[in-house]
Amino acid sequence: MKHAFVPPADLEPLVRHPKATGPGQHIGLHHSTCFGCGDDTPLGLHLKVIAGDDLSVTAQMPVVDWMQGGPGVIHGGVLSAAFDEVTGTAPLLIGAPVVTVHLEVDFAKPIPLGSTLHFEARILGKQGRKIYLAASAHLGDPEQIVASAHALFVTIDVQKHFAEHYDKRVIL
Ligand SMILES: CCCCCCCCCC(=O)SCCNC(=O)CCNC(=O)[C@H](O)C(C)(C)COP(=O)(O)OP(=O)(O)OC[C@H]1O[C@@H](n2cnc3c(N)ncnc32)[C@H](O)[C@@H]1OP(=O)(O)O
Repeated sequence: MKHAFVPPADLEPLVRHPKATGPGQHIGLHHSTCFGCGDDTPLGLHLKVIAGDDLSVTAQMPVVDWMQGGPGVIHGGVLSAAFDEVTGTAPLLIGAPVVTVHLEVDFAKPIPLGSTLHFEARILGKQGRKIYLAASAHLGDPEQIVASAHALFVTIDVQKHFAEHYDKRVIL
């Protein structure tokens, strides 16, 4: 797998927050109409991100017909959105709400409709407010990676960050 993104070598190590979601447990929705994780969005990804026992998370996503890009295979933007959600949820394990500032996806193999993607993402470390993550996806055989990603998130004050837009939120 080729990567253009090179995380800094001098990242600060991190530990799980004492109140982080326990291993094997679903990390709760960030809100119910989020395109990535919300239960109430008719065309959302409906991802359920599961905490690992360290600084990692996993998730599964059936590749359904509306996700089609090139005939018979997933659209790259849908796959990128899934990586965004899975990597963006992981920093909650260290108690850090974040937003994406950079996401890079390596598309290694075509991903057929009807398959199920298995995602794994892990926190690599931080530098100030910047949190670096790596992620990968396979279709059932962990030795056969079909896509991978690197992401950079920045911690935010949630209330301040969304204050200007909160009144325009959609409730379905
Ligand atoms: C909350 C629970 C989350 C659950 C899962 C969610 C998954 C989905 C996540 C998303 O899709 S979020 C939506 C897409 N992202 C955004 O809308 C973010 C838009 N960007 C911003 O609002 C601002 O850029 C941001 C608040 C993130 C940062 O602005 P600030 O003024 O607070 O900070 P600053 O610009 O100084 O950046 C902080 C650090 O990040 C670095 N940085 C910012 N953007 C960067 C970039 N694009 N690439 C590399 N580094 C970047 C910046 O250089 C700096 O590094 P240093 O501290 O070392 O100086």
